[in-house]
Amino acid sequence: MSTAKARTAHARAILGPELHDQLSSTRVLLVGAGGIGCELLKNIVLTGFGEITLLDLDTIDLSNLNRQFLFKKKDVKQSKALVAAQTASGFNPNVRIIPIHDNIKEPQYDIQWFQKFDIVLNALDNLDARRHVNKMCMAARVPLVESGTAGYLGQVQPLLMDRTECFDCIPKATPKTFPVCTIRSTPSQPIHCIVWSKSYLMGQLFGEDEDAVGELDEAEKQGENAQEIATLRNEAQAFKAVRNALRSSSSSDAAKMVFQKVFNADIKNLLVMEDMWRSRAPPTPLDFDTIMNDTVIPQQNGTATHNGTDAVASGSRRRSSRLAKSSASAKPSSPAKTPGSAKSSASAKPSASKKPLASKKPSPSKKPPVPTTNGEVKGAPALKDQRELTLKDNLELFVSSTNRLAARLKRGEDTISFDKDDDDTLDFVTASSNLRSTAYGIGTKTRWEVKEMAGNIIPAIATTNAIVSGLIVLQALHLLRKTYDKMRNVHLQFKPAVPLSSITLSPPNPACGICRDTYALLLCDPSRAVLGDVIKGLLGDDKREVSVYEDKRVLSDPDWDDNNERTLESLNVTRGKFLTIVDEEGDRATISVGLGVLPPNHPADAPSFILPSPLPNPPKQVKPTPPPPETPPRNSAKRPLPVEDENGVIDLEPTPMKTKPTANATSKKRKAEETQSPSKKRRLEEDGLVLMDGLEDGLEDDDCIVID
Ligand SMILES: Nc1ncnc2c1ncn2[C@@H]1O[C@H](COP(=O)(O)OP(=O)(O)OP(=O)(O)O)[C@@H](O)[C@H]1O
Ligand SMILES: [Zn+2]
Repeated sequence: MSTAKARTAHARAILGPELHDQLSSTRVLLVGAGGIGCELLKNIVLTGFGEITLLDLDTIDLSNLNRQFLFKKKDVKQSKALVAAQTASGFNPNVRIIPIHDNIKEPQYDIQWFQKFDIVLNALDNLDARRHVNKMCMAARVPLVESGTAGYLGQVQPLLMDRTECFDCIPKATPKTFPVCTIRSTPSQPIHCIVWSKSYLMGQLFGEDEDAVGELDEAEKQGENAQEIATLRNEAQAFKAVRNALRSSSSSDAAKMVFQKVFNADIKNLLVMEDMWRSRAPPTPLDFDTIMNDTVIPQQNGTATHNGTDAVASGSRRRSSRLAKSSASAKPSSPAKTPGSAKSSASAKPSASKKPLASKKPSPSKKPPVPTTNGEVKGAPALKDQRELTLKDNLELFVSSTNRLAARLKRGEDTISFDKDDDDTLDFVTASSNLRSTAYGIGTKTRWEVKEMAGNIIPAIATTNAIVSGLIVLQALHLLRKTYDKMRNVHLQFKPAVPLSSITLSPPNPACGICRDTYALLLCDPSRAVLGDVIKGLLGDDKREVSVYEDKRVLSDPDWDDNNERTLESLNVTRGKFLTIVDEEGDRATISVGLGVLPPNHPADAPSFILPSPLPNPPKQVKPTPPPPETPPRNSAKRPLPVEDENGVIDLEPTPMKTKPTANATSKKRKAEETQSPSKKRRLEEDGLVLMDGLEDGLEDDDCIVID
């Protein structure tokens, strides 16, 4: 058998010649060339897909190499799409892979662009991009296979407009947010300090020059303590001086200045508000020189107290006595003897209830290392990153990382934000969150733990990606064959006896704001097309009252037509965006009009837009009936036990539906959202004030997979 025949013999035998031949001309878009993307690209090339467009916005990172096997060390910093395409092209000489190094959300990837593909495969890692691709596929009516992995868990879901649920039919678990005051003034857990450091402090020092008052305005509106908000406002204003110091070439003491501001002055300001500390332990301001000179003693719970009355504000003195009382009943652990601790205890003369701060001292909650017979220290961390840091270690790390980041600013970097793979930012977040934790009497974390928590890291497991990628191909084949009844929503679960479960697909959720819209394509020149004309044209003879939106922005409604004479471009409604036309009475479904470009041969003096033909004709909406009882939890004990089929695959019931508000209510809700600044909401979602629920929560849930 020739090499070419041998290469395809198995795939051809399994798929049958008809489907196998079809694959060679099937145009597939693969979005994402990361963990799943690399596996999937290999699979589709070897299955026989012949025309693959591979798109990814990222470059290769060293940390990708353990599982993204299409990349080698020499490829680090190169485009993922380009390198993956190059490597995978070698697996089959008949494949044509078109790599695109770009963000899928760019406007040129509009409805017309998506319509070029027979199928889209998602291998993404974030909700925002997934939702975007879902909407584009619904609008373009292109089948999509959505997928995700989280540790040992995975999910694959085939999606097809009008036939199955779309990605947005079922609301996704909302990320957990922390109240701004918990982050900014009353943290009680290490994660609060980590979020403060990566999302607030880093932004204030190294990010864009914005005064972080928006959040405070919002917090005040929501009834937070006005005096506390006023103090936080002053604190934000005072960042200007340290920001300048970090950027001025003469300031060698900038790190100390930052330290004194955030860990001393700001904390002292908060302590003035005695009311705040009546029911909670007040923080202790830290003093730079005292820590550097090793004259700091920790409280029983790990809180640092300065040995010297002037360094401690009155609030923390009250707390010290309270803590000393409670520690009297606790069994004291013997401090580790190190040169550092000997020095500090000698100079600090701590009282009996206080221990000197020992360098390399394990945190009170952790057992000290135990030497084993072969001389190894059992429980001692093998890696530098897993070492407990003392207060002085943290201060030194804070100074060095602040200096490194300041040097980068001086070398011309405009802004620096947290990136778990950027050592300077990780060091800074580790040190500053630990310093804050110490000031607030919270346990500290190792660099390793901070990386995991700040980076929202769930370990990526190559085998999970490989299994999920195989399942994606199977579901894609069902879509291409149009064997829709065989399609399944498949879950990879942490049950060794039954690793896979499959759910029969649900029809679209009638309340879905994405796949129940009536989509249309408007080819236009936004610099000439005028909003009022476009809407009139799209509605034709239909004279009903409508409101018009772009995303969450209201552009017009029945009582407000100020924008009707304006061009779409002046309203920032351009290629790739959608005009949403909502029926005021809620009688008709919403029309979503995607903007595309006029054909190249469209004469310059011809009309500025080409209407879709036929015009969109949204179906009548069924008025909602009263909402059914709440959907029971997926892992409810009352649910009948699933039964395995002959392949060991479990068939679960389709996901229950949720009801939707009327279009009128939707419209009102959108208007309400509009008034509360959508960009602010988005910013909150994008920055670290928004975190996913604890990893364990996601991983223990049997049927529900957290895809991100
Ligand atoms: N909007 C987008 N446009 C194009 N590609 C995207 C977009 N959002 C995410 N991606 C890509 O999706 C891929 C997801 O892969 P994966 O989950 O393995 O992430 P990773 O960044 O490679 O790994 P890690 O996050 O663990 O470092 C990444 O390569 C990422 O660049
Ligand atoms: Zn939907």
